[in-house]
Amino acid sequence: MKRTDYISWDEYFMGVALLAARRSKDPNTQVGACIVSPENIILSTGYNGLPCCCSDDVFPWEREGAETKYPYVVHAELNAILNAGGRVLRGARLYVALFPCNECAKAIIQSGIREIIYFSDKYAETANIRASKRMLDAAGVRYHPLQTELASITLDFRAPESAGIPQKSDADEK
Ligand SMILES: Nc1nc(=O)n([C@H]2C[C@H](O)[C@@H](COP(=O)(O)O)O2)cc1CO
Ligand SMILES: [Zn+2]
Repeated sequence: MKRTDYISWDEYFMGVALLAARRSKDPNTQVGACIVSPENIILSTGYNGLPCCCSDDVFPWEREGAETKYPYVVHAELNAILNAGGRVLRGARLYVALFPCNECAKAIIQSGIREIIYFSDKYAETANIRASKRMLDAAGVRYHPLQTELASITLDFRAPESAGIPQKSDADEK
């Protein structure tokens, strides 16, 4: 009999997006994104970070003050689109930890992504996100929050035998 507690496609791809977010150096908000083809093949991933050759240790990470991170950070969604390296994104789905901003919405629409599955919409009341939704609605790009019964997924980096997890071996079957 097959296992029944396997994760759904949506949980899998959002899991990949959330794992990508763990790469972010942003001290306040870590965002990850995962772009998936209609055949459920991962086309690209990305997270919010500085462009290539701009050092994480030199550029600012502040939210306020004379110098902030905002002019420099590449958003997770844009990084995922740019990381796709020419793959066809028409008809693809985007899994993202935070609802896309207006600038990313433009890139999402123009690249042909047709559906957004998001996790948080914590900036929903800002003009930026309202403009984003207005453009996505006009372009017919669907968006909805992730639907899941799962509260969390744990990744264990210890080998099963050393973590004390009971394993079925061939010998058990005989
Ligand atoms: N959809 C998004 N994707 C992103 O990658 N970001 C990034 C830009 C910043 O690095 C961080 C937001 O910082 P803060 O204002 O919450 O401290 O997340 C932000 C948004 C929000 O629209
Ligand atoms: Zn953005």
